[in-house]
Amino acid sequence: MTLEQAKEKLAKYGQEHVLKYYGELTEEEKRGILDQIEATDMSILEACKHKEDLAKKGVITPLAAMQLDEIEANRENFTATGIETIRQGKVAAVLLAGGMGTRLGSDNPKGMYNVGLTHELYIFECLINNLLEVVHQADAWIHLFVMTSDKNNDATIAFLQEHDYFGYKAEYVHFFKQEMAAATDYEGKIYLEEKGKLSTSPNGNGGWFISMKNNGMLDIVHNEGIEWLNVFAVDNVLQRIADPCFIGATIQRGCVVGSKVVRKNAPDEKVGVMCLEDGRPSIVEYYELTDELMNAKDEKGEPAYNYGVILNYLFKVQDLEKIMEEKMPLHIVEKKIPYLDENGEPVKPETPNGYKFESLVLDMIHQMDSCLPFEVVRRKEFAPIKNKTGVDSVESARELLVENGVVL
Ligand SMILES: CC(=O)N[C@H]1[C@@H](OP(=O)(O)O)O[C@H](CO)[C@@H](O)[C@@H]1O
Repeated sequence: MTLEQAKEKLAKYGQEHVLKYYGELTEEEKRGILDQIEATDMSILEACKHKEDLAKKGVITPLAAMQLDEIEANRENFTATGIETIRQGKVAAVLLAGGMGTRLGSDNPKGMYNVGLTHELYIFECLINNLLEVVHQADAWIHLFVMTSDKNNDATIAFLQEHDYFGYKAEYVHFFKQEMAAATDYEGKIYLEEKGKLSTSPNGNGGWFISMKNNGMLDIVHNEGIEWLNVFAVDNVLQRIADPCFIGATIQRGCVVGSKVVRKNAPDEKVGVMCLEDGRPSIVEYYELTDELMNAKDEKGEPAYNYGVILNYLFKVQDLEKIMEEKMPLHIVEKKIPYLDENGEPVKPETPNGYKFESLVLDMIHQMDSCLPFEVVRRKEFAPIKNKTGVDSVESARELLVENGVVL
């Protein structure tokens, strides 16, 4: 993009200020900021002007999950279907790993965090070990797509190569980067992180499929005949990936999405809840859950919205392709964003000072015609590492890993 074109785009969105220091930049920095301006979707910035409308939901009603007793009664049958589907090469896994270990006190990609005590055991390693169990069970390799971001792509690739992909077959591992979105102040003006750099952050986990497309991953999906994608988060070290029973249950129920869920352990647990919205499957994220929904009871007196998602979804590729062109809802999140003050000095704020714009994978569920919430045993499959200590932490995950026979 030329300087003229950049100015034109910026003027359209009232963002001319980001070129304030352009005259002081080196040729390389000039190229860098023009590229960034070209790549940034600025139309989304308008969203903060009508912020109140964004989180509006339709009519929410409960959605029953397939519960443990039903799953147990059909385990063999579901598993056989799942194994068969994996053997036919129709299932791949997608690891969402664009994030950093910042909250764990690390500057590395989150997956590089070592949870071991007497030996090294990295988050990536735990996940690959879990997937390898299915590879051995099915006696077939499963393609693993790894989504990184600008912030951690090179480090992630180097780390996994150095460790020989923890025993995974290199030809079956594919990396792609998620897109970045600009961060703004409360007036919707993009912050500068440096004189020649807009402040950006990964655009949320909802962009994963578009990013796969933009990075040529769908060619692999099509050439290999992959029909199902199991998307999962980097932070849950216990989850089963490409779980044959889950795959079989989703297929046998004729659903185009499966979503692993746990029974919530408290009404205010920080997990998205499965529900119907205007009669279609949907998820209300925890920070948008109203008190009314949180405390609603069913006719048996049980919590009506009792199933929380663990961020492990199985999507049918064909249906993902149908919704690809549809606009995803935007979520505006208040964050602490490092920026340059009026004098061009860098500031690291202590309190939130602006917005980041994200689309969320859970909104894709509502775009789909059917979804099977599939219950899993919390202590066997849900050990998310969000913090260093306390709830959902390195400490709590270690306890659960040991309980499940993993040597730390
Ligand atoms: C946008 C998104 O996918 N949010 C997920 C994700 O939330 P966090 O904010 O990363 O804790 O993980 C939760 C499970 O650990 C899940 O319940 C929730 O819905």
